[in-house]
Amino acid sequence: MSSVRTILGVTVRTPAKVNLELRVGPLRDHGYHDLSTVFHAVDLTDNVTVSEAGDWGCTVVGPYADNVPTDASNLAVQAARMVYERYGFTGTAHITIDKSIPVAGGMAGGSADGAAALVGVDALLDAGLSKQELQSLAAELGSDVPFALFGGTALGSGRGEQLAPILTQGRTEWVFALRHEGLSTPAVYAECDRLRGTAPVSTPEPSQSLMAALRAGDVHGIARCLRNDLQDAAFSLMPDLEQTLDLGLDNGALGGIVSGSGPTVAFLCAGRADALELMVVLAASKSCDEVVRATGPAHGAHVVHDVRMS
Ligand SMILES: C[C@@](CO)(OP(=O)(O)O)[C@H](O)COP(=O)(O)OP(=O)(O)OC[C@H]1O[C@@H](n2ccc(N)nc2=O)[C@H](O)[C@@H]1O
Ligand SMILES: Nc1ncnc2c1ncn2[C@@H]1O[C@H](COP(=O)(O)OP(=O)(O)O)[C@@H](O)[C@H]1O
Repeated sequence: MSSVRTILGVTVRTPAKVNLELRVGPLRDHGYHDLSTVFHAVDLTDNVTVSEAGDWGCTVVGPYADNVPTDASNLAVQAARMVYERYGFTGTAHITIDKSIPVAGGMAGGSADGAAALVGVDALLDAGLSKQELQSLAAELGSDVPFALFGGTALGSGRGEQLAPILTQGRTEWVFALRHEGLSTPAVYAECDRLRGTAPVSTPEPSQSLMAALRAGDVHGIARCLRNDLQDAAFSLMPDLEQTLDLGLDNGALGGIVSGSGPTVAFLCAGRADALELMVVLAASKSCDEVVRATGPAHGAHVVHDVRMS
């Protein structure tokens, strides 16, 4: 009888995010700023496959593969190793990332892959980790990682890792104006501090108008409430972004905002037709390197294939 070695692999789909609101409070002694943020997951996704392997390894494929590290600094590798080590599993795994989330764009693609690897390893090893255990490992990996597990729309506080779900109705239509050159998250926070100087910074609180608009599915209301306290810092480091934002607002977007620490500029549109028209204008303008469309809210990291490869 021929014996065929079966390799187990689990594929997890994981979403990008846009911060509908990002209020940045004071810098604390631990090096992070207090935040009040409304995370919104969109269906621009990476697929992360975790497979049994003889050694640790990572392969990245897809449109944005070039800018992603494949060594131990990759957040998905860190996440996978963390589960093996913390829970005493022997063995090693190979991570394959099919990357469709822009890199260093303020859309938390690395965090999304970290969350996906946690879910993938949990399934592969049949580890049975609770939601709380996964959330706690995620928070150790990075401030944005817990939200990628959560998905949907959620209020983030602390450094962004403490989450509460927000009730929403309806769907959102987005156009994202991308840049090939990324912005470093720590550099943007540091620029925000520099611009603020010594002025006192108040404790950040969520906007009740945004909560009401989300509850009602009022896309015009959501558009009016978009706010990002890191936007001026992103403009300061990459001044062209302001023109990209103005161009979108002049061409049919209901609202626009720099996504997280940038440099992606996110435009909220009334519907699909408006989104497609805006994509054409932005692509023709050369005020960005690439334009993509997505809708929200999207699911958090979840298993899409339980693959058996022989
Ligand atoms: C700005 C945001 C908005 O959602 O997203 P991105 O634009 O990066 O996607 C996040 O706050 C990014 O979260 P994340 O990318 O997970 O950051 P971490 O790895 O935890 O921290 C990287 C660095 O960012 C700064 N940082 C991060 C979070 C926070 N609340 N205050 C901070 O000052 C710190 O300098 C920290 O060393
Ligand atoms: N799996 C990953 N995917 C993308 N970037 C990663 C990954 N793991 C580590 N990184 C590093 O994280 C940095 C930030 O990437 P990313 O999470 O895409 O952006 P942002 O922090 O702007 O949301 C990248 O420049 C890269 O060096």
